[in-house]
Amino acid sequence: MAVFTPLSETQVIAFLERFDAGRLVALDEVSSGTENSTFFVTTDRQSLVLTLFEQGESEELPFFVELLDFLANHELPVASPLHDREGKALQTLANRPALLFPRLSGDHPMSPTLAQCTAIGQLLGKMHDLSRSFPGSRPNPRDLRWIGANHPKVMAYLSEEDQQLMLDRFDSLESHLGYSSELPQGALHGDLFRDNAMFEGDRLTGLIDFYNGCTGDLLFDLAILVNDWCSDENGDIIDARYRAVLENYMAQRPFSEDERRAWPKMLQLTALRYWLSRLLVIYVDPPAHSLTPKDPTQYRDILRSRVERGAPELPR
Ligand SMILES: Nc1ncnc2c1ncn2[C@@H]1O[C@H](COP(=O)(O)OP(=O)(O)O)[C@@H](O)[C@H]1O
Ligand SMILES: N[C@@H](CCOP(=O)(O)O)C(=O)O
Repeated sequence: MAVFTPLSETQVIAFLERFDAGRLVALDEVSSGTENSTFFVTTDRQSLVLTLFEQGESEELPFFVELLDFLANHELPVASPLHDREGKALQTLANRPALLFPRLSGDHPMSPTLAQCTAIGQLLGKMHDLSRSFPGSRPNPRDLRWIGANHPKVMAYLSEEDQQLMLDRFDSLESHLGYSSELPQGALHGDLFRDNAMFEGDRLTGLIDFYNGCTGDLLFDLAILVNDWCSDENGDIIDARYRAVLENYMAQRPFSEDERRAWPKMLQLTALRYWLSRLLVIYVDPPAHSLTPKDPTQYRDILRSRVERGAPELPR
């Protein structure tokens, strides 16, 4: 179940009149979404995606639109929202905030090839190089402070061994990374998992789902990507993918010495962030809609692997 607010064709025909986007040919509900209501909208001119926001994050939406407009204006392949005849992107439909996007072609790279890892590394490096001059600001909502405030809520649901792992890691990250960062800053995607990228074969058609977008340590974004794209089923690094992502990222945005030192801890921090967010979804704050929750133990294992087996140094 992924459409929480159904729409009729009549509603969508009237909605499309606000844009210069053509006339409705087909309206289909998208079943794979997890948080918002998503529809594929085909007009006589183009393929579009209509998203209705269900989670009450509407005050954040102007930031996401500003970031997507910025990246699209710099010709990065992102699905950035269409603007209506008055120049407005953010709409209201069925009493929900709504955005209309171009539909990117292709599929999510669930088992990425080295060419796909090369392409995503290159694109994130290019995006970060540009996003250092992005003027907007939205502090990272899933940083170490957030982990500190939220990890006590899940302790009761963990085995003794997992409690120890979580507490030890939080303490270690707090003392090594701390709360004020000297690392290069900019705008982040904030959730660049494989299911937020689209490929046709080895060609990257674009990025979607910027709703974790924020500003902060660029390295945080890269570590999220590496943990998802470059880990095997035990949580260990897949070396060839790791090198393909990082070497191509670095060709666009070289690393600072501070980033090189922080890297092993940043991989741990982002693994802990997803272990915790997945636990919170299951035990503390389940969504109103029934969903198949993502497995927290996958990120516990990634964290354990980064602690016990580390990761190769960033390439030079
Ligand atoms: N611009 C787009 N182009 C192509 N497919 C898209 C686009 N936006 C969303 N989708 C598809 O719809 C699915 C659900 O969208 P998403 O915004 O990720 O919803 P949710 O936040 O509810 O998970 C995505 O996994 C993707 O397959
Ligand atoms: N990609 C995430 C889902 C989105 O994370 P959230 O913190 O915004 O809920 C995952 O795989 O857990």
